[in-house]
Amino acid sequence: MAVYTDITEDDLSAFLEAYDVGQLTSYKGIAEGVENSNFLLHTTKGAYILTLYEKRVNAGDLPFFLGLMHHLTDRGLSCPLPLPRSDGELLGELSGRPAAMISFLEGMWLRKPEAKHCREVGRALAEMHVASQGFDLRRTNALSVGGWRPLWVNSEARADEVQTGLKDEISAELAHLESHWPKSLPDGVIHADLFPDNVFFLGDQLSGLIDFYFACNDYLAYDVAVCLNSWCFEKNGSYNITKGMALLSGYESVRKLTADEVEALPLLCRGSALRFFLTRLYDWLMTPAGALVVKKDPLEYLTKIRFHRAIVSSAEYGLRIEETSA
Ligand SMILES: Nc1ncnc2c1ncn2[C@@H]1O[C@H](COP(=O)(O)OP(=O)(O)OP(=O)(O)O)[C@@H](O)[C@H]1O
Ligand SMILES: N[C@@H](CCO)C(=O)O
Repeated sequence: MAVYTDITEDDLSAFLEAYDVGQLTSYKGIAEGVENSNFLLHTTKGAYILTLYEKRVNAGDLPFFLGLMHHLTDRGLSCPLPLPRSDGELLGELSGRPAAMISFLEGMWLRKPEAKHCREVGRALAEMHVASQGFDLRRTNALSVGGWRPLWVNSEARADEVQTGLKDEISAELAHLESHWPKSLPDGVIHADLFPDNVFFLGDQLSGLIDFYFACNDYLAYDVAVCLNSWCFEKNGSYNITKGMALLSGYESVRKLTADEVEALPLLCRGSALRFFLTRLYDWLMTPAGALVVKKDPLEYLTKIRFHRAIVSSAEYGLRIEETSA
């Protein structure tokens, strides 16, 4: 359970006085997620999500995240909205953490997504990329290629505790990516963490995207790579090309990938797999024993890194290369 910071009922009731949400009737910590502390609240006016922002979220970035959610909603995308307080602010403070009240989004995330869902996600991702054009705040991706070495430096010495040989393999992978990372590709606002647990469905219908707390300005195709990694591999580590094809064609039904993006895709997939490997490894080694969080397995992403390293052409992901534009 991701509840790093606990709250008391008295503190919560006092915090809620600044919002037009009625009286608190119940609250509980949410048994999912690894980044922030989330609580489900019921009040006399409805259900809400209370988020306390934790270690990887810089308070200075919160206007970007919360503003983006408003920008996307205004353009017809379904995502939760931060509720304003009576003083107009979107952010308050609770138990010493920056905190926001977020509207409750109906739906469930899919434990076993199928190709048809991957297609929906691809389409929604491209719609987000198009809809975020014109959003005027900027945020650098702190977890792009420049952010990987600082993470690695903190874990490297203990990496072989997780698997023998990891230290050498990841050092070589990181060095390769640092020297080959694309210098210029179409960019814009990306979600950067659009895993299945951040996409809600009602039946087979995608009902919304959540968790914009890694959103940033970066290469649009990097976001596609994040989704290929998180939606198109099976539990046994094999790549499901049917899902890949569905995700990519869903994406391209809204926004065509350029020839440069197509060529860069295997490298972007490697980079995105390394990013999740590194944050998971860091958490695996550093999370204090008592924290209420289910740590995620870094080795799942080692398998993916190895898969991408062997890719010769983006067609192997299920991309119809002849249809891409220059
Ligand atoms: N607006 C919302 N409406 C309904 N449920 C929500 C909402 N926001 C979060 N949740 C619930 O809380 C869970 C955790 O939220 P979230 O994914 O934002 O946490 P996180 O710690 O940032 O997770 P992650 O590990 O994906 O980064 C979600 O899986 C969902 O069940
Ligand atoms: N979605 C990430 C957690 C948030 O960074 C993971 O599965 O590792």
